[in-house]
Formats: sequence, structure tokens, C-alpha cells
Amino acid sequence: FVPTSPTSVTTDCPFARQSTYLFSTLVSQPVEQSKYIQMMAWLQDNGAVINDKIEIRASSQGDGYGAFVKEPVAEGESLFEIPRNLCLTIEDATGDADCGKLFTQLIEKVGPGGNTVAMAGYMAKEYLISLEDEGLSEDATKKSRWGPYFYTLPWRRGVNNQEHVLFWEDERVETLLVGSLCYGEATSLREEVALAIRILGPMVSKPIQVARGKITNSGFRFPWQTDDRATTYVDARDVAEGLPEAVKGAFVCLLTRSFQDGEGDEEKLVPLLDMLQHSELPNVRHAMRTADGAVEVRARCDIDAESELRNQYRSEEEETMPYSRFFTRFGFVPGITEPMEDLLRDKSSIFYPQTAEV
Ligand SMILES: C[S@@+](CC[C@H](N)C(=O)[O-])C[C@H]1O[C@@H](n2cnc3c(N)ncnc32)[C@H](O)[C@@H]1O
Repeated sequence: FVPTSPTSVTTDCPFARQSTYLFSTLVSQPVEQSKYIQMMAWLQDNGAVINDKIEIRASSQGDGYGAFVKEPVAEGESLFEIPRNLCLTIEDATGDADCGKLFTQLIEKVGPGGNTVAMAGYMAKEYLISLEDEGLSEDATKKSRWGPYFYTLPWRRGVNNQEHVLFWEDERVETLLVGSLCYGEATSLREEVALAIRILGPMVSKPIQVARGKITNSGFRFPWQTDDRATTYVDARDVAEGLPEAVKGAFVCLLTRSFQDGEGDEEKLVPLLDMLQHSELPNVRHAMRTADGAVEVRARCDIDAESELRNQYRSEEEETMPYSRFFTRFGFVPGITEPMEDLLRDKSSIFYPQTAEV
């Protein structure tokens, strides 16, 4: 594995260029409107139907971005429709030309829990490939089909002002979370992701290395690669730089932005729907259209001009999800605007059991 120490970094990998925010407070970053305009144009070019009244800008709750309507919207009015091929689903992972077979084997081996790992591996690979400049080699021109969408996602701590325990250094977890209601769940989530990174490294590195022009697809073998697996796996010594961080970012995206649309439907990422902020009083409803799998989002009630669109992240079965768990999964606590770090340091009753529950 490539060391991720900020002091050892000299490459062009964007993850490597970043400092690791060791114990830094999350600092609000300026809005980058253009990436949302590009994403909306890309969605429309590829068959999404988006109501002209919608625009994306800084959210009115929390520091991230959200979707707004510029003009009044009537109850039941269509806000947007995202076709199935623009949603990122498990089929994108298992049908992937580079790694689909390996992802399928992984799921067969570990069961449904393997779905998230496979999707994270697929996303991380596609994201790292999309960052490669064209022209290095023929293979390097293969940009991800998710490009404009992927650039709106929080691949690192602080992008879109995203907070998440998966982005934290061990020291931060130990200092802020020990004794809190979040500690057990946060540490087991971090362990699961660490395991996923170990599993995915050898599985998805090869196409990334090919895109980077470091290896070719023409039957090349490293001296230590002697069997057939060499065509699909790379040796752990050659795990792609930036992959562990990209897998972590993919898990954060999946945890904070993937939703289900109905019975029997699996978790998936739905571009634009994932721009909506959470509220206990949602003003939209979303459902998957059975005929073609498109996701339809409509106004749940009349919505005034200049209002923010709000989605409810928790399903009804999870209504009782405590705020500490909400924080571990989504990186924020609904209705709380204070920095989470301050609440943890102050041993807020949201996070600590010894004081009265809120
Ligand atoms: C599905 S995304 C919503 C879009 C996101 N704000 C963005 O800029 O890309 C979920 C993330 O948005 C933020 N978020 C959503 N609802 C929030 C709320 N009510 N208060 C504070 N932050 C919220 C959290 O960081 C959460 O993990």
C-alpha cells in the first residue's frame, strides 16, 4: 500500500495533494456553482427531465448545497425524473467490463453485504479513472461516464462541507467519540471500510493503472504474477495510489446519499435527488416507476417560490433512529447548526448517555 502520510506526497494524485486535515476543524468552502450547472446539463442531455424552476445553491440548512425552486410549484407537479441508466445501481458494478466478474464473485461469497463493497469499488475505480488526463496512452482516454455527476460528490472531507466519521483520523475518533453513543458504530463502520479497502485494492487497481499508463492491457505480467489471476488482480504491492481514500469517499457517498424507492428496491444513487437536504417535514416524494425503473420526484404539497426542496432520509422503519446513529451514518444531526465537534467536546446529551436524553 502507498503511504498516505501528507509529508510523503509528491505525486499528481488529488488525494495525495490534499493535507489529511489531521484534527483540523471543518472549514466552510465557497460554493462552486458551475459543477452543478454542468451536472444538470449532463442529466438533461442523457434523458433526465428537470423542471425549469429548479436550481442548486447553498442550502438554507447546514453548510452544504441544496435544490430550490425559483417559482411556486403545485402539489403533485413533477420536479424531475431520472432514468434508470443515470442512477448508479449494483448492476453498474456487476456489469462493469473491468471488474464486474470479480464484484459478482465477491457478492456470491459474502452475501448481500458485498453489494455496498462492490458499489464502492466500482465508484472509486471510475472516479480515479475519470481524473486521468487524456493522451497518456490509448487506454487513458477512457473517462468515466459518471464524470459530471462524480464531481459533485463529497470524495473528501470538507467537499460540499461534508463531515463524516469515515474521513476522521484514528486520533480524532479516540479523542471525540470514546464513551459516546457513536463510538461502537463508528469504529465498526471504520473497520468494515478498512477491510473493504484491503479486499478492493487488488481487485480494482489494474484498470486504474492501465488508465494511468503504468501498465498495459497487452498481456503484461509483473515478475511476481505467474498465474491466470494476473489478468484480473494486481499484486498488493501495486495497489493504485489514492484508491484507499477514493473507496472511503465512495462509502461516504453511499452512506449519506443512497436511498431506496420502494419495496424490494436496492440502495442506489440518484443524481439530483441526492442534492436534496434532509427534513422531518419533506416537501417532495420520490418513487421508482415500475415500467422503466426511472425515479420520479414530485411536490408533496404546494411549494412557495424560493423554497428549498426537502427529502426525508430515514425510512419509516428507521423513524426511531437516534441522533447519534444519524450522525454516524449521515454526518450531521437534523436541526443542529452548531459544529458537531463542539457538541462532542461539550459532551452533548445527543451523543453522551450520562446526561439526560434530549
Ligand atoms: C444527500 S446529501 C445532500 C446534498 C449535500 N448537501 C451536497 O451539498 O452535496 C446529504 C448531506 O447533506 C448534508 N445535509 C443534509 N441535510 C442536512 C440538514 N438538514 N442539516 C445539515 N446538513 C444536512 C449532510 O452533510 C449530509 O451528509
